[in-house]
Amino acid sequence: MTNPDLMALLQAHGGLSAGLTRFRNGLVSDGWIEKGSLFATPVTLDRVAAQQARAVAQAFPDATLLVGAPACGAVPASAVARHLGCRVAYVLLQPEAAWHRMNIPKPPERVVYIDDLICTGQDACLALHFLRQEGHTVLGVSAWISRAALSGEQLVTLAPPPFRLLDASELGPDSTFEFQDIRE
Ligand SMILES: O=C(O)c1cc(=O)[nH]c(=O)n1[C@@H]1O[C@H](COP(=O)(O)O)[C@@H](O)[C@H]1O
Repeated sequence: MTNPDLMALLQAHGGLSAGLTRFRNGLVSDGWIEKGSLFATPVTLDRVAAQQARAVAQAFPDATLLVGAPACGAVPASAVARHLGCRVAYVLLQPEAAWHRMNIPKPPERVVYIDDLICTGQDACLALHFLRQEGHTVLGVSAWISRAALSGEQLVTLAPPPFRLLDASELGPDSTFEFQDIRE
């Protein structure tokens, strides 16, 4: 079966909403992605996982462990690991970074951190810091799309962000938000 790429799937499943958007974290954008449009149907999500698995295999052929953070990173991490036949572990980020007890990997593993959508990059940075503190080698990060650059890290994405963040100077006094309180 052919694997339609991420953007085509988001488009086909109504996951791309153009329009002035205020995120829950205060950032403003000219649109937003509803990833739930893909998460809701595991068969569809798996097509993205196949694409992400190919990207991980190409960029990080020596990876021994994939890591994702609940809630939204753990699902793709597991799906990608299934395609690659490798192991997976989950890092909890709240109230502080820690392994989920299901798998506490013994260092040193060569780890790729897996995510869906990275916005500010705060969670990814927390997770990478934890992984290094735990004695693992972080090879890099694989995400569907990232709005943040994650400086100093090898970040591999499936597509560039379809919407851009706007700064205050780009908003007029009468700007009206089409979407409010959004968490991608
Ligand atoms: O995992 C989450 O809690 C989560 C829920 C949600 O509704 N939206 C969402 O983006 N996330 C996660 O939050 C992280 C992105 O937030 P930043 O830390 O701002 O980059 C990613 O790990 C997402 O998977």
